[in-house]
Amino acid sequence: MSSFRVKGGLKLKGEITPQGAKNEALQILCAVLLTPEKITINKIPNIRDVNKLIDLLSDMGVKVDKTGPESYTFKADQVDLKYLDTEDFLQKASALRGSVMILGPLLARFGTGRLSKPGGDKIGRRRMDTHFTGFQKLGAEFHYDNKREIYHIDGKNLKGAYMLLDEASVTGTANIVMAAVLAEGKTTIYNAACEPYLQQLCEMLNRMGAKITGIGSNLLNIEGVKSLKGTEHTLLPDMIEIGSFIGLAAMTQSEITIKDAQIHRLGIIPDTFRRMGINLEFRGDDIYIPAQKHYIIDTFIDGSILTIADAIWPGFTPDLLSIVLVTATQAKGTVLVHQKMFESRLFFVDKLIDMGAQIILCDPHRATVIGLDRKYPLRGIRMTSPDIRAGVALLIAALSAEGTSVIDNIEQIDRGYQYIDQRLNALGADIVRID
Ligand SMILES: CC(=O)N[C@H]1[C@@H](OP(=O)(O)OP(=O)(O)OC[C@H]2O[C@@H](n3ccc(=O)[nH]c3=O)[C@H](O)[C@@H]2O)O[C@H](CO)[C@@H](O)[C@@H]1O
Ligand SMILES: C=C(OP(=O)(O)O)C(=O)O
Repeated sequence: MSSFRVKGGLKLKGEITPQGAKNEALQILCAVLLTPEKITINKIPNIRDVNKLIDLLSDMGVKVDKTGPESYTFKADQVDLKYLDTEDFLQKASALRGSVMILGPLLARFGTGRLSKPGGDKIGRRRMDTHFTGFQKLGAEFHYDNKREIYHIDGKNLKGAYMLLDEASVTGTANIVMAAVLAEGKTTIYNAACEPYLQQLCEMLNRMGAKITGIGSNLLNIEGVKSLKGTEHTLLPDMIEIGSFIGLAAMTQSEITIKDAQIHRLGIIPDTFRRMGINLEFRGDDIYIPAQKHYIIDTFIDGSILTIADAIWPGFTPDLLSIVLVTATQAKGTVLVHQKMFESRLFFVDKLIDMGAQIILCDPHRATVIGLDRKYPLRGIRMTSPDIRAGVALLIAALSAEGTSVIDNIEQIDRGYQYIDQRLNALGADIVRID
């Protein structure tokens, strides 16, 4: 288990370029299984989850070539289906959440898929019913081996169908779309998730020859095709990294420019940070955040306490609520952070309270943060990172705190943030990785 030793209280300054989006990468990488032709992907971040998925694809027989610092080609012309029955596969696949999205492509192209319970953050129940109900609607058979905790999905001749998803699951929608593109006839998916990750996936599939309409909405129509061809795809900048850098700049009174942010794809994210009183300036496609001594949390129009809650896209992504929460601790004003989707994602607030933050954890889903307006800086402490986004929230807290902090279990952070210590040190931070 590695740790970060972080010297707090330093102001950072400079430019930072966001990595390619982790959650988009996981979908796009799974889609390479849909064609025997070559697929080139650019802006692939060098992070644990993505690297694990690339290794898994390679173990499955996909030819993988690193063609540039952030570019790879993939050719799935000889997928080894027998490998799916090995313990090695089941173990490696369950090491990350994103691996679940190999099921849709495997089913579509080879009529069969296997998976052990996928990993990912332990942030509450993370059911997969939507994925399997969708596959069943396309005519696949689903079987769960309770003893070995393995999901089996089989179905040779998938047929397009109408489906109203029971929830707008991000990975569930991606999985069903990837199964439906090669099914016979028309599939309609209502209550589809429509995050930029999914828009990107659908656009890539269309370039491969798929026929998907309704991209960016919650109603997708898919006309099945017989086969798909190769393409080239470039990942969007990671919107969660961008939000994390905005929070970091505000907390540490730093002047930071986030380069090439593709602002028009960020949805409600910039305005949500603005409601927390953070000044953001759009300069072309860069986001400039000036050093700010004070930032004052807005209230609702009637003067009542602001609530920031997650919602499915185009609502505010749950993956940035931990960042909002930590950023509020040094703002002036009060905010209620309401994490509606996940049950155990706010449990890191005890660490912030230990550091001196004023937070009331109302229940597992809601925390009220009373901003200190920098009257009392947070204190450096030793803490453990429970999940990827809480990990970065704690890193931001440590960078703003008085004294030195140690953050253990930074493998969680490495899951989703590329060279974060080196990139922040280049802006003037003092983060030491202890292995
Ligand atoms: C690898 C990947 O891409 N992971 C992301 C993906 O996870 P993932 O695809 O696993 O998450 P889902 O979208 O399936 O669901 C997230 C949570 O929200 C709940 N839910 C979802 C939709 C809905 O309409 N109502 C509802 O309550 C689900 O029950 C679940 O608890 O999407 C999540 C939600 O944006 C993000 O936090 C994860 O970072
Ligand atoms: C929860 C997340 O990741 P995963 O779904 O991979 O656990 C996340 O990216 O914030």
